[in-house]
Amino acid sequence: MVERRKPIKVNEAISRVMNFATSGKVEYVPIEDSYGRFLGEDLIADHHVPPFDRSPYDGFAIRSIDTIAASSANPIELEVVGEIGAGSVFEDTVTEGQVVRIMTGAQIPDGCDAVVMFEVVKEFENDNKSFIQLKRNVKSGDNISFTGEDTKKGTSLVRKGTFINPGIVALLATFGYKKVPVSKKPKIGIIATGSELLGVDEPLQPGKIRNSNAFMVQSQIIRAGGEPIYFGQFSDEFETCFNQVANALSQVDILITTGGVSVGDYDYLPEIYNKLHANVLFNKIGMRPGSVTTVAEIEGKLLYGLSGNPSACYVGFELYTRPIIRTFLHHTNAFLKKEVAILGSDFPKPNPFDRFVRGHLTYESGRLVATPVGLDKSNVVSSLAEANILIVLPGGTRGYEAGMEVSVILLEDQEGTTIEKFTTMDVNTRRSQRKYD
Ligand SMILES: Nc1nc2c(c(=O)[nH]1)N[C@H]1C(S)=C(S)[C@@H](COP(=O)(O)OP(=O)(O)OC[C@H]3O[C@@H](n4cnc5c(N)ncnc54)[C@H](O)[C@@H]3O)O[C@H]1N2
Ligand code: MOO
Ligand SMILES: [Mg+2]
Repeated sequence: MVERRKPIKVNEAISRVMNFATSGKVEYVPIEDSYGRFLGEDLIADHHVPPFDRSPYDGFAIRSIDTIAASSANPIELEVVGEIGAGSVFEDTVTEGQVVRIMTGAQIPDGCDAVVMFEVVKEFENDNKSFIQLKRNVKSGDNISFTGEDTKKGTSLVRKGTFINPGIVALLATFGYKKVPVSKKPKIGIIATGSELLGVDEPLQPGKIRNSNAFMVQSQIIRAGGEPIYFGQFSDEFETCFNQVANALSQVDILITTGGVSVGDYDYLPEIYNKLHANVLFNKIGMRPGSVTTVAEIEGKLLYGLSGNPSACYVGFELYTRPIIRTFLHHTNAFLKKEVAILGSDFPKPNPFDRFVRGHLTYESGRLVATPVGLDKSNVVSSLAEANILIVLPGGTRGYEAGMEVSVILLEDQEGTTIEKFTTMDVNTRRSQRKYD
């Protein structure tokens, strides 16, 4: 007699998994390797930026007080007493009637309080001395980049757990981080199951297909910020499979298997969980695809039994594994961001389960449009290539029409959100009220 599994709600499955979320340690990497990692501690400015008053132009540093009387009818003449490029410092104090030739980025000399650009002065020589002629007056502070105007010492600039983008790399360099504290990546093992699976380099054979899930999940892990470790494919023999899982589990923070999790004769995972005395959090979710997604726990370590069907495997990972990875990385917004979009084409098939339809999001005249891509079956692989969103269609008795408002989950977003509820009633209620042409 086949086992009857009781489906639980998506939000309930997420919260059961999140009960086992842990945060990882912090390690140091060279700044060159920090892009794409997650910051391991708050980044606080330990000095002003810029650290000194500096010139934003190539020109002359002057004393504004000397220019009070200057006008086109009354040009004034000032003596050039020195020249500094960026990185050099004028050692003396500039006094009445003097200016210093200064380049962009150079520190404003003592005594000066403004800069005039080359373009607004006339330069001339007299008696082997250099002078400028100026026909306008200048206010104190004109053309100066002031100390701390970019950021002040003590400002908290980036929070621990933030995804390090190129702008953050620039800040890290500004504040002298040759080595950057980053969240250690969780090590995530992958085992593919199924005697029908061929290696990517093998020619097709009758009844067999190439193993795509293992490589798909590896890249999903990388996109989420984890470190994948591929342990290869299951053998056909139960004891060997059990040992493979137990051995892999001892080497990783999280273990993912794909396939073999349903009720088939060769679906070994349920029996393996049993033999491992694992605490199975759930083995059926009211969702499509991915209803068979199973998560078990042993001594706080999570084992994901993702479906063998590619689309189901993909969705199961994004909903239940990704937030655990992000939490491990100290990212405070562990969940994928949700937006409201307009459904781009009809989705007539009603379903009692919540659906996560692979879709493509576009911007059309200021509106977000979510269009389902490819065949909506859990065993398809081709729809995944174009998907940049999952369109959330809550279960019910009716289908959905183009123009309705729907929730979408943004797959490529790095910001995330703290909100874990991917399926909510708000869209359900709204869909009956608003429809766009
Ligand atoms: N009697 C029932 N049968 C099935 C049920 C059910 O409730 N009762 N659930 C169906 C659903 S829903 C899904 S989803 C699948 C889940 O199957 P498994 O997770 O056990 O996965 P497998 O049986 O191993 O394989 C399913 C399918 O996926 C292909 N596959 C497997 N691994 C890979 C891989 N690495 N790369 C590409 N494709 C893979 C495999 O060849 C099968 O076609 O069960 C339904 N059955
Ligand atoms: O787990 Mo299945 O994906 O619902 O078709
Ligand atoms: Mg199966």
